[in-house]
Amino acid sequence: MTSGLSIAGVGYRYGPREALVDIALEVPAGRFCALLGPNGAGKSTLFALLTRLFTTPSGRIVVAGHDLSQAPLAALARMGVVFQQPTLDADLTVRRNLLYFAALHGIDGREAEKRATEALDRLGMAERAGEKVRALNGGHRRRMELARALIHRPAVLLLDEPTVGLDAASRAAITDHVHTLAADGMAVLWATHLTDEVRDDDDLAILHRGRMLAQGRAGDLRGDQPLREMFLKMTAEGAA
Ligand SMILES: Nc1ncnc2c1ncn2[C@@H]1O[C@H](COP(=O)(O)OP(=O)(O)OP(=O)(O)O)[C@@H](O)[C@H]1O
Repeated sequence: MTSGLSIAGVGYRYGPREALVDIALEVPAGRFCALLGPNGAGKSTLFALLTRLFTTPSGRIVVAGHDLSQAPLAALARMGVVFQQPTLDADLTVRRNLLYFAALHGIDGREAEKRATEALDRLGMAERAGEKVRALNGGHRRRMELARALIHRPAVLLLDEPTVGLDAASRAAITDHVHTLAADGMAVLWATHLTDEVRDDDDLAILHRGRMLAQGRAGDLRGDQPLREMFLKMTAEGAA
């Protein structure tokens, strides 16, 4: 039983096309795990399985001790997700969006107000609480997506390419913040195709054409070569 995320023997196919084959991954509480894969590796399919958009015909997914197929509500209640696509209502204010998502998790009244204020403070967004999401720049919208995903205090945080379209400063702010969340005890799975988002101390899982090619501490896996070089070699056409 783990308080983080545990994936074992998970597979998925779209008709005859195998999108994921026998995937196993452990993300313990307090760890940041980068799921690195080129386009088409299967990252989005894995996220669809983790969030129960799809159900897996094989294998087991456990979120904070809850089996996703046997106890989906308990498992999903312990999970926060930052999707690739925006999930905020652009016509509502920043604060109203957070209160709305809190209500979806059964949190309302003073507790919801408190959590929204906390989330906005933590992400440096307090003075924007009354603005409509439509008025925010891309970096602030991403921070809001993150605040939304954290409102119910999940044990496991999933992020699907959360820095797409952001400038360097916004990318760094989000990446740093999520590392802090992991250091504070959350289990984080961060899907990306960008090697420069991975730190040596992170756990790293490399996914390519639906298979796990390598797993371990990022610094150990790359050895003396830059991660980018190793990743490109490993996932080059014809490789593996
Ligand atoms: N609805 C679908 N029908 C058939 N094949 C699909 C479908 N969705 C994805 N695939 C295929 O499954 C494989 C994995 O796709 P997936 O979208 O999970 O990869 P990804 O790593 O998220 O890539 P990207 O970064 O481009 O989103 C790819 O070969 C893709 O073409």
